[in-house]
Amino acid sequence: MKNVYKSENIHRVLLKLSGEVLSGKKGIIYDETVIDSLTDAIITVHNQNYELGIVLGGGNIFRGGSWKNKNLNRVVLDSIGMLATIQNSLYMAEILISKGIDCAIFSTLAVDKVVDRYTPQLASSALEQGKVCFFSGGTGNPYFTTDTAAVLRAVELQADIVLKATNVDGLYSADPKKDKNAHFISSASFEECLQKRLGVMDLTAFSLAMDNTMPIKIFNISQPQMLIEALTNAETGTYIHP
Ligand SMILES: Nc1ncnc2c1ncn2[C@@H]1O[C@H](COP(=O)(O)OP(=O)(O)OP(=O)(O)O)[C@@H](O)[C@H]1O
Ligand SMILES: O=c1ccn([C@@H]2O[C@H](COP(=O)(O)O)[C@@H](O)[C@H]2O)c(=O)[nH]1
Repeated sequence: MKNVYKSENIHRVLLKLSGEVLSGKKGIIYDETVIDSLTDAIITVHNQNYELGIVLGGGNIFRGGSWKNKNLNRVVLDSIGMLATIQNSLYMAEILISKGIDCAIFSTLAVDKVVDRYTPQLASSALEQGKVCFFSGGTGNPYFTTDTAAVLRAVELQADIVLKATNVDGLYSADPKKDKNAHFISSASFEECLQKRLGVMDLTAFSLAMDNTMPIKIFNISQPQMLIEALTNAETGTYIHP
């Protein structure tokens, strides 16, 4: 059944981590304690032989679309946001490398002295070699988000699932931070999410996933050990299916 999460079918995983997760509760760019636990959680997944690609957001450094000064050029602001995702990927990969994990960092934007340019062929081969791969620079285009970049990379690299790590337990009937009557939804179809405009992910990301039958699992990363839990336990988080 396509609407039931089956962990045994999962091998190649695309993890989307919001940039803000890296800040922890301190509101600084990088909370070392949080990043230490997050990288340990990533290593646990890696050690269980999953192929792991990671798209990091940039919200701990800069978000173009919500920048307060609307007189500035959105395209430039979005470039700053995309560059922020490269910085986050470099930092997270460096911590993983210091813990003995082989990583590859790719970027959709040319920053050639710093990271390799993304191509699906290079990325797929690095995943097959067991490297933890970071896909930075978002989609490489303004007016998009890293949620959409995560789904795009997952589709292109034929991942089995997008795991979206966030700060709520999964999908709710309304934003749980704004509506105290919002109830948790354990599984939903893409159509339902789009029709009801459920805002845990942007609609572009949802529709790209729907058009390409790419399932998504949304889960809470406030406790980093939930990462392996979300992968292996059907009951954890929300499964969004075709
Ligand atoms: N129906 C909904 N179910 C669950 N969360 C929702 C819903 N609608 C809105 N949200 C909000 O979506 C947020 C999760 O999205 P996400 O983790 O992408 O945050 P973000 O601030 O957009 O980060 P980033 O853009 O860096 O990925 C939650 O904090 C929650 O408040
Ligand atoms: O494809 C993309 C992805 C991101 N951006 C810009 O980067 C920031 C940070 O990404 P988040 O997904 O919000 O964490 C985003 O606000 C955009 O300004 C982009 O332009 N294109």
